[in-house]
Amino acid sequence: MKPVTVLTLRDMKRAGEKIACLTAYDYSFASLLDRAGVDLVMVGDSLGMVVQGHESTLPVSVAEMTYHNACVARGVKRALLVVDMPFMSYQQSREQALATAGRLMRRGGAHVVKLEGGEPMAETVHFLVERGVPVCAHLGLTPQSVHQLGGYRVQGRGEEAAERMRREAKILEQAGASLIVLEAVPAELGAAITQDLAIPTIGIGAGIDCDGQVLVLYDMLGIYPRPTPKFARNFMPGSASIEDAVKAYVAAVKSRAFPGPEHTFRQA
Ligand SMILES: Nc1nc(=O)c2c([nH]1)NC[C@@H]1CN(c3ccc(C(=O)N[C@@H](CCC(=O)O)C(=O)O)cc3)CN21
Ligand SMILES: CC(C)C(=O)C(=O)O
Ligand SMILES: [Mg+2]
Repeated sequence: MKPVTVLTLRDMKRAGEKIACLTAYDYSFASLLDRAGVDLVMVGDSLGMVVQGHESTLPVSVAEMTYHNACVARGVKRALLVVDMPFMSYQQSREQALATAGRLMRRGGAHVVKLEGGEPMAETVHFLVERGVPVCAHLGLTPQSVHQLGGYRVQGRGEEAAERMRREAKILEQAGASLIVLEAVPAELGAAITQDLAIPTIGIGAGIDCDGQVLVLYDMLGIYPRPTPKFARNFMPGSASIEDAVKAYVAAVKSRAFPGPEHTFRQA
């Protein structure tokens, strides 16, 4: 049972093996995901919505992310552990980002920190990477900007927006990002960015051609009480247990059975 690293994921991309990711927020689920073969466990700031019941991810604090990350870290033996830096814990300056990343890695046990944003974040990505902090970037629908985006909407539709996102993805890779999450973008754009980059892309509503897929755990278990995005699939029907559902998700990602056309946005 070799632990997954950022280099493993790069090799998986090169070999065409799909990367299966899910979010987790506590020890028991993290342990179950790790056993079920999930490659990458993400402690998402989505916890503000699915664990805390807020209307957005904005209220989540660094202390809360550190606490949940530490709980998850005790359950993860094999998977790569990625943590979200929450709203306004990294945007102020590269020094602020480094301090937040240090806390999440030292006290939370994260392997990689994730931040939202394109070209304006490239300098911060470079600053962290040069100081030994692996970074996952996040483009497309960036939920911390929900009030600027005017809601949870598909991003990168139209040639101009698509070209801009391709350019930003390349800039983030050049800045040293190890991974990039693409959220709610047309499948054509997810495919183009995946081809453009040597680092793996992890899609959530970004089409079948991304190097990996991620879902919010409670969406794929069908227990989030609010409406879920179109790209989410509930894996509980037909599964005998939660562990079975997670195994079915991993198998569906690896075999390219998920996402299907019904979970996919198109350019036109
Ligand atoms: N439970 C949960 N699951 C998530 O995936 C998730 C959260 N919460 N909270 C933070 C964001 C918000 N998410 C969302 C929500 C909706 C769409 C979405 O695509 N909504 C419409 C399309 C709207 C439009 O483009 O006009 C849809 O068809 O589903 C996408 C991402 C993803 N993230
Ligand atoms: C789903 C992933 C990409 C995320 O950012 C979150 O859960 O907060
Ligand atoms: Mg997030």
